[in-house]
Amino acid sequence: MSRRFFVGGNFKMNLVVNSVTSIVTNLNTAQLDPSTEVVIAPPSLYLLLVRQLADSKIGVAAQNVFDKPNGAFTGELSVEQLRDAHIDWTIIGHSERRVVLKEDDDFVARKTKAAIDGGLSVILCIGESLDEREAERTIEIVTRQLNAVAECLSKNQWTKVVIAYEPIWAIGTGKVATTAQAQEAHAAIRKWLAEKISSESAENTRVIYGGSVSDGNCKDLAKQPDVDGFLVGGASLKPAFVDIVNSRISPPM
Ligand SMILES: O=C(CO)COP(=O)(O)O
Repeated sequence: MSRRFFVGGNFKMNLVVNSVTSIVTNLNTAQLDPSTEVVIAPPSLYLLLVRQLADSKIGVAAQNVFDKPNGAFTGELSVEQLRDAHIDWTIIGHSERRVVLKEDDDFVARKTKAAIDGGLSVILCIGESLDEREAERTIEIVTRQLNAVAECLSKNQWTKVVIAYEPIWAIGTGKVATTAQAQEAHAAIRKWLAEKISSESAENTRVIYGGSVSDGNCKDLAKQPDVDGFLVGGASLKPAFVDIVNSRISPPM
């Protein structure tokens, strides 16, 4: 399989200078599976610090970016500003922004386009609520979220996107999707890529899982053929993150 395994750590609105420094310092010295791409997303206040502290093999992502190039947009960061700070990635469309900050599909799509046009790679988050899953609307919802982005991007830009399937009911709840639930959703997303974008993007675009990933459940999830990695919240703040990065290698005897 040609897709490189990807593990992202979304620190969300956690940590202060001391704790972010010790997490990054620990990651720098940890033995990380070199075949896994590791990207960490600290709060925006610490992006410069983390980029300076982190080993060059660790990527750094913003948790969000705005769709306009500059101007009177209090509190926002532009793609150019991230690039200027040597930040190569951004998360877009996290459910906490969709739900709490009322970001809709079109806004998420515009931001994804601005980010990729400006040279960033994007971790695009999609996923259904518990009500939607119970109504068996999972595929409909993620397809709607993806279609909005597909209207903005050209087909060859999908290789710059990592799709993070994060069922809202699994985020921060300790209620992880079963391996079968994750594989089913990921396979549907890959089918969507093949049908709507191209066979090349179905082959190369990574689809990662997020939602209560831990050192205890990551190995089984990582064995699923369409799970290309993880987006980790709570466990990315703990030593367990290293085990999740290394989920495809056996522990030393
Ligand atoms: O939202 C997430 C990653 O973006 C997942 O969070 P948890 O791993 O804390 O459930």
